[in-house]
Amino acid sequence: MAQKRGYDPSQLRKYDIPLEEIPRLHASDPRVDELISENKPVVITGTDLVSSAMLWDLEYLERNMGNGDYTVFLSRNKNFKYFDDKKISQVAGESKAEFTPPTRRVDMKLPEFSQRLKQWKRGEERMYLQQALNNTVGPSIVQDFLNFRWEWTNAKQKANNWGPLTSNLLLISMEGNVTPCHYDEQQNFFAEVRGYKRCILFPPEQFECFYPYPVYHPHDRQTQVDFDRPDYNRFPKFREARGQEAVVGPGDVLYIPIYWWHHIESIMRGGYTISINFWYKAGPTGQIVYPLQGHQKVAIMRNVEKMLVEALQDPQELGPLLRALVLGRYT
Ligand SMILES: CC1(C)c2ccccc2-c2ccc(C[C@@H](CC(=O)O)C(=O)C(=O)O)cc21
Ligand SMILES: [Zn+2]
Repeated sequence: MAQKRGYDPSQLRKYDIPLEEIPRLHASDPRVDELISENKPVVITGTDLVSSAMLWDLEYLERNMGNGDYTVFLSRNKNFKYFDDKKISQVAGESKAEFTPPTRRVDMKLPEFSQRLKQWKRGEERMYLQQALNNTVGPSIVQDFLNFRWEWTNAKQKANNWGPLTSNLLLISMEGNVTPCHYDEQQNFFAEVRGYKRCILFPPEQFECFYPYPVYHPHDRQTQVDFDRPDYNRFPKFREARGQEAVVGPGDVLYIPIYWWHHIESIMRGGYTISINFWYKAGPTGQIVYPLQGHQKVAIMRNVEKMLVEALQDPQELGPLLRALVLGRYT
């Protein structure tokens, strides 16, 4: 029944993708460590990782987040597609004009964000607050942050030989917002504080199903496929995508392994959501073992693209050269 889950399936968007369930295990279950060590996703319950933040809601944050400016992304539709504005200059000549960022970034005080969220009307720009948790966010928030269960996540970081924690993002999303499918080059403990987020993950081995933008493109690491209206003529292998799904709620931690594709949506009619992610750099490569794993081939392809763009200078020459290299020779 819906009460047990806290949401109703009608609050999840419909996609033409076969989905299986991501395992949901208690922190004390030894299979949790097995899955993390195998770079496989798992929803971990009962970690208390961010229990000190469970009292966070907009009112509490307004009172305690100080008067600082926070990064808010605005979008004319439900999608919040990451883009790297440092790469806009690299988009080849004429298409620079073509690249119109789908979202724009503004600085906003928290009371204003809270006000605009409460008064939001259909048709208005959607908002997504994304702010690195640091010492500018006010003393009691810093206290809550210091009271995260660091020994739990530090132990996982150590046991799996991950690199250093690079950042914790505080994420406050409006209901219905979608972060389109992309991968990150970091290990991620994704902690849900308030509301429900539906996450669809795909392993790096399915790289060929997602046709990511070129590495030099502002949308590097994002799929070109529109999940709502997939263009199967341009992206035929998208039909072969097979997803793993989890809906995370307050207190849940989803392990999103490095290089795994993930689509994340704040469920519709579920109110605003609050999440905190813990991004860790990859650990040292260590001994290379053959056959190579999917994520290692993704890293190799990224390096080849970067080297070729550097060598050719004009990204438009990259396609013809790669086709000359492969067609009729390696096909
Ligand atoms: C969409 C948004 C706000 C954004 C805009 C511009 C640049 C970066 C980002 C960015 C980065 C991370 C997230 C959190 C999460 C997705 C989610 O929870 O929605 C996720 O993908 C992860 O934790 O890896 C969300 C965003
Ligand atoms: Zn991500």
